[in-house]
Amino acid sequence: MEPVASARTTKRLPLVKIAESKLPTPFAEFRITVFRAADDKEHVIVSLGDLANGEPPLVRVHSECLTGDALFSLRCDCGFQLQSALATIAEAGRGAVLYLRQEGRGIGLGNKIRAYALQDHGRDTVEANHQLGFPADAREYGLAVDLLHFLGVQKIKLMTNNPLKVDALVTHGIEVTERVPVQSGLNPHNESYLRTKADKMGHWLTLP
Ligand SMILES: Nc1nc2c(ncn2[C@@H]2O[C@H](COP(=O)(O)OP(=O)(O)OP(=O)(O)O)[C@@H](O)[C@H]2O)c(=O)[nH]1
Ligand SMILES: [Zn+2]
Repeated sequence: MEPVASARTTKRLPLVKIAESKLPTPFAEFRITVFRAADDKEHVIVSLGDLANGEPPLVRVHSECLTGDALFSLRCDCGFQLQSALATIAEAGRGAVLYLRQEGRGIGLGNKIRAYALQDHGRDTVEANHQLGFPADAREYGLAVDLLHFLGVQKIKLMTNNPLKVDALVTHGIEVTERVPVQSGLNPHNESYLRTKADKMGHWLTLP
């Protein structure tokens, strides 16, 4: 296993590459690369094409959502965004999804479900996190920057609706040449969740 964090990331413990293989999907045959990071979790890059040729690739920095990504939940838009990001990258022939294990905006699965239970009783997603003693968003993106350095990528076209994500990457020295919207999966179960993200978290979303 090879440590891959560069000198520019010396403040964090090294990111260790564990393994890499082909990943055939309905969209394209991607490569999957797995890393172990300082948080002792396994983080993933799903990539396609030559990313280090100087042209900014499409990049989706995706936060783990077991319920949306794997269990078809309609409470959020995560699974739809993941699919649409993979499809868009496949169409472009080039790009990467950084799949970060920051479940529940960084508070973990159990706490996210606690927050869902509060939302079942009328709280919104921000109020529920606060009621549990967490910030609205507990994520940080230094690891995403380490993964981009691993890929040899400094400039990206970032697929997101989240202004905090753009700011965090830019602050860490990544050039975001374009912000590509990833608006998909609006349904009656996630409409008020998405409205709260637009109203309270500043997400760039166009809602009916
Ligand atoms: N704490 C908490 N986390 C949630 C909730 N709903 C979804 N999540 C988590 O939020 C993360 C996804 O964040 P989003 O705000 O949907 O999207 P984003 O990644 O910030 O922004 P985009 O790039 O535009 O998708 C995943 O880790 C989900 O598990 C919720 O109600 N409470
Ligand atoms: Zn989700």
